[in-house]
Amino acid sequence: MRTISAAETAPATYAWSVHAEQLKVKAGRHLAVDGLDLRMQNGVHGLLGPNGAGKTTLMRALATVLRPAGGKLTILGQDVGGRGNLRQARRGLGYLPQEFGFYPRFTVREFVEYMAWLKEMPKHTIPGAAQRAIERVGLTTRADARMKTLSGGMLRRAGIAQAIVNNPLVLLLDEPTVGLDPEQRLDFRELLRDLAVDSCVLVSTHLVEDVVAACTDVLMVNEGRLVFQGDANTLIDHGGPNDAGDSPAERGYSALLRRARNGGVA
Ligand SMILES: Nc1ncnc2c1ncn2[C@@H]1O[C@H](COP(=O)(O)OP(=O)(O)OP(=O)(O)O)[C@@H](O)[C@H]1O
Repeated sequence: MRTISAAETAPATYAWSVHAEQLKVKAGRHLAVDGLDLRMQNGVHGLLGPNGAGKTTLMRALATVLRPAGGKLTILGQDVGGRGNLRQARRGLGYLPQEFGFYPRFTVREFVEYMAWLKEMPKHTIPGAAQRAIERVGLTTRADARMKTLSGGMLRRAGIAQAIVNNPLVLLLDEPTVGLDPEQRLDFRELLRDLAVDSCVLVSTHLVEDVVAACTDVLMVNEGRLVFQGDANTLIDHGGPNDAGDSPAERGYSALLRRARNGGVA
């Protein structure tokens, strides 16, 4: 059973878990997110887009790692680009970056507990919360193994465990399935569905099939803008027999990308 986090005891007075209006975010000097509008509630949202589209930059802004350069960004009711309470928003956030740092000599349990402590979880709740997070990602038998002894896929799962340890209301996962074997990818889809019952989950990936299988909502970005938001069937409906791809969803993705690159013309 899911425990209640501190963020959840605060009254929810917002319509959207994530609300971006004309959001602009810089990556270095480059305006990588350039006038993006987005609204998300609970559910699994799959974030697609070509290399360099701005997915990681968007994730970093939603995780409050990067401050917006323009527009408005509200997370869990807090205006994180302006005068909102950043700490309160962060308590309700979970984030798996594409690359994450860790002390190689830490065990998985120590790593997850340390991240829980950084998230300012009450001390007495940390061991139990870490244990549950480790179980949910299927790492129970490796809980006391050192991080440096894990395979790439196991490391990714440890990263997911730290992201979910505080039962976040908004969970941001940047390419979480990289390195997972097929069985783990199926288990991960189950976990996503489970998490999304009472949280807003955003998953970036290049695997269009994962999005179709696991996501209730598909988002597509190109050149820093949202060019599509809809369900998987709508994505598929955009594809035609002449579009590139090995599956209906990949053909839908190709068609939408072509349309975006042509300035909205199919
Ligand atoms: N530190 C930086 N300095 C300058 N430009 C950057 C920096 N980081 C990213 N960019 C540029 O910003 C744009 C968006 O990058 P971002 O990493 O957000 O894309 P992405 O959609 O996540 O790509 P990928 O699918 O390859 O991970 C790209 O054109 C990239 O070259």
